[in-house]
Amino acid sequence: MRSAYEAETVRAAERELMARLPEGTLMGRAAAGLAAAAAELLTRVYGARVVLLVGSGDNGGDALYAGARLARRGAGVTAVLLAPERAHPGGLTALRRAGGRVVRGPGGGAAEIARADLVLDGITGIGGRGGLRPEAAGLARAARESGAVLLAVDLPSGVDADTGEVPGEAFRADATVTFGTYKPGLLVDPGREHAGAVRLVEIGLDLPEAPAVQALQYADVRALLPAPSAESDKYRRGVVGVVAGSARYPGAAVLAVAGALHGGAGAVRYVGPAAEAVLARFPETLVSAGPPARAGRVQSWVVGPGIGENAEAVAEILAADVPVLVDADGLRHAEAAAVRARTAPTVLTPHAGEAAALLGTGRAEVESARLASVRALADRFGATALLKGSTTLVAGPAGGPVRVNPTGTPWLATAGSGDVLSGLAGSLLAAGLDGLDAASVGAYLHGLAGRFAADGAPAHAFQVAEALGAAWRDVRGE
Ligand SMILES: NC(=O)C1=CN([C@@H]2O[C@H](COP(=O)(O)OP(=O)(O)OC[C@H]3O[C@@H](n4cnc5c(N)ncnc54)[C@H](OP(=O)(O)O)[C@@H]3O)[C@@H](O)[C@H]2O)[C@@H](O)CC1
Ligand SMILES: [K+]
Repeated sequence: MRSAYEAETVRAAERELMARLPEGTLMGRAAAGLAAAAAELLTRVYGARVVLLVGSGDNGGDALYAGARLARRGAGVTAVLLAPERAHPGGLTALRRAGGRVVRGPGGGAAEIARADLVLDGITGIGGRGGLRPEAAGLARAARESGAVLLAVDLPSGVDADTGEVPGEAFRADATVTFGTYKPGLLVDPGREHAGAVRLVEIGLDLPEAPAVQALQYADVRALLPAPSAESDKYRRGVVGVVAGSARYPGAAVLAVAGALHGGAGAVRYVGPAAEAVLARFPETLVSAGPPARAGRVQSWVVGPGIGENAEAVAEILAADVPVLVDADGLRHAEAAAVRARTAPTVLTPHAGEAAALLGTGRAEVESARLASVRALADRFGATALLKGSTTLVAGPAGGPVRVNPTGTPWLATAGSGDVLSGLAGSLLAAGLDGLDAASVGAYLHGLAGRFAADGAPAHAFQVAEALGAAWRDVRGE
């Protein structure tokens, strides 16, 4: 599991550790890791032109000490100081002793930045507040225009460490070296896309059990995947019921069933007006025409994709005492009170627009505050909320760490791909995973399948469903 902690937690762990170590040890560890990463990016350190953008806090101190290390290895290092009187004194002395140059920014340093091979962003780290101030923003722009490799120290300046929000201008890095732990802002968009490739440098922090944000890794997903045993029958593996599609949109039903068939349940029941289209593609589906309550036994329901105005079906499904996943059209008909009243798990899977409607806000507000939005949804509905997007987020009903999906790909932004995810995650619910696990494992497999299906070229939703088998095998290491 990859874990990310908020700035306050990091500071508390830092205080605790610093009390036991000689002064400067932590910054020394940070700077050593940073310099090593910088050297790798440069390939040849001797003779390389390195510029440090140095703010007034310890983030600038890290940059200065790392710059000193690079200068000792023969790099030409120039520090541009945003607040010359407040720049880290120890770091400045170290850099000067190593032969580095210091210029007063933000006016100075333009020529050095333009000719740089590598720029280190030490403007702000976890102490930054709001977007970059105008002087700092000017330097960040100059760095971007220079064509140098851009390396952020701890966090791209201007990105909110705790949320990934980017309230104004921010540094856009090719890579980020972060210290002690990941920060939520490095994993959640729009912060994540400012960070580039992230490398973690351990500095020995002792962190609490529950992080703010976590990302499943292969081994976590492998451990969570349902595996049939010798005595499994279809009910033990789980039966998932799918209420999707309409005369107008039969395709949504086919895609949701395709996802469900790949989710590990023992059987899929389909209820709705698209039975013919579903059977034509998947003869193994158990179809019925009556109301969901008479469809036979299921261990979970998926309701919503392509159902249009069928609010009745949603109300009926929400009244069932099995896990329920509500997606797409179904979300418009899901009353918060009805969802809250349920005792079995509920999973809601909106994209940003649908989440905005559920929260009574705008799409842009959801996109710019994804972490807060997914938490608010889970809280308001007392349910697991999965917010789709470039970094899909999953929040559980009881608070706790939010899961961010690491396998997403822009290729997944294609019509019908969400229908596949709803069937898949619903099937994982039927197989016995709880809401948070079903949604986050579903998102993980779905992202992998999207990558496999696309493989560098556009893929459509049905291909994503078909690639789910390969995603399972990949995760299981087969
Ligand atoms: N914790 C740890 O374990 C370790 C932490 N370490 C390092 O320390 C870093 C945290 O250092 P920190 O606390 O000194 O804060 P930091 O991020 O440098 O920024 C504060 C300064 O920025 C300024 N400023 C604020 N907003 C701004 C804006 N929008 N635009 C422009 N400027 C802005 C603000 O100025 P002021 O508001 O005071 O005028 C203030 O002076 C951490 O990220 C890591 O790199 C490592 O060395 C090892 C272990
Ligand atoms: K930074």
